[in-house]
Amino acid sequence: MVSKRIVKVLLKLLRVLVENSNRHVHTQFSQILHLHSVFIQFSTLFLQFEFIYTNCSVNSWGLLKRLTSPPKAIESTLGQKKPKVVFVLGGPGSGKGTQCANIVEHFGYTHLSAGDLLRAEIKSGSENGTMIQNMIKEGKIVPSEVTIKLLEKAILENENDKFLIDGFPRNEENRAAFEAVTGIVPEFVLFFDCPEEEMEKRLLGRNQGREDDNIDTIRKRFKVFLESSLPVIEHYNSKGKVRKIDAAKPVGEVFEAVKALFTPVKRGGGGPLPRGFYVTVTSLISSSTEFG
Ligand SMILES: Nc1ncnc2c1ncn2[C@@H]1O[C@H](COP(=O)(O)OP(=O)(O)O)[C@@H](O)[C@H]1O
Ligand SMILES: Nc1ccn([C@H]2C[C@H](O)[C@@H](COP(=O)(O)OP(=O)(O)O)O2)c(=O)n1
Repeated sequence: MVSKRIVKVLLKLLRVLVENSNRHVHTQFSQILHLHSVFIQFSTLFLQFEFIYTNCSVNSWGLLKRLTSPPKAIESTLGQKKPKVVFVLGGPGSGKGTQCANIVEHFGYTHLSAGDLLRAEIKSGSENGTMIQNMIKEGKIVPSEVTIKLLEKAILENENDKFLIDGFPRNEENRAAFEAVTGIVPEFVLFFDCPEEEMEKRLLGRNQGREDDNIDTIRKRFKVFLESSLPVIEHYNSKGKVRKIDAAKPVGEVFEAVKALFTPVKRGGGGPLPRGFYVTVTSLISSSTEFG
C-alpha cells in the first residue's frame, strides 16, 4: 500500500538523519530529538488516517470526507424564474444607488442592492449577521454563498422580471458562482467610472450613518475595488457587455447618459448599442490607474 511505503521512506530518512547527526552529537542532539518527536506525531496521525480508511465502512469514510471537504455547491432556489438582469458596478461612492433609483422610476426595473441586502441581514439578527458586519467593517467581500442566497430570495419575492443588481458581482468568485448557480447572464453591465478623489469626497459626505464610510475603511474598499472588482468588469468587457458611464459629472448629466442605454433604439431590429458605449480595454486600464 502506498501509505505504508511513505512511512517506510520517512523512517529511512529519519535513520539517515540520526546517523549523520552522530558526528555533531553535542551541538545538534536537542534538534534531532525535536525532529524525532515531530516525526512520531506526524506518522501516528498518518497511521490513524490509514486505519480509518482501511477499516471503517464506506459510510464512515464518506462522513469523514464530508467533514474535511469544501462545502457543496449552492443550489438555486429560482426554479423556472429567469429574470432579465443588469449588473450595476463601479467604485464605492460612484453613484450606483443614486442612478438605480432614477432607472427604477423611469424604466420599471426593481433595484436590488447587494450592500443593502447584507445590511438588512445584519439588522435581522441572523446567524451570519456578525460575520457580515465584520467583513463590511473591514471593507472585505462577503462569501458568495451568502450574497447569492439573499439576491435569489429577493428576486423570488418580487413579481417583476427585470432587476438592477447593484454592487454585485464584486469579485471573480461572486461572478462565477452567480452564473453557475442561477444560470443568469446579464443583459449588460452598467459601469460607473469615477476618479477616486471624487468618490472619497462623496462617501465622506454621504451622511447615512454607515459604519464603513470612514477614511480607513474607504481606503480598504478602494483597494478591494481595484484588485477584485475591476477584473470582473474586464471580464464582461471582453464579452462586449460593458457600458461605461462618466460618473464624475453631476447627477442629471450622468442620468442622461444612463437613459440612452435603457431607451430602446428605434431602428427596427434592436441592433447593437452605439459604438461609443463599448469600453476599450485601454480605457479601462487608464481608468483603473486613476483609482490608484
Ligand atoms: N453625480 C454625482 N455628483 C455628486 N454627488 C453624487 C453623484 N452621484 C451620487 N452622489 C452622492 O454621492 C454619494 C454616494 O452616492 P451613492 O449613489 O450612494 O453611491 P454608491 O451606491 O455607488 O456607493 C451620495 O451622497 C450621493 O448623493
Ligand atoms: N457583492 C457584495 C456587495 C457588497 N458587499 C459588502 C462589502 C462592501 O464594502 C459593502 C458595502 O457595499 P455597497 O454596495 O452597499 O456600497 P459601496 O458601493 O461600497 O458604497 O458591502 C459584499 O461583501 N459583497
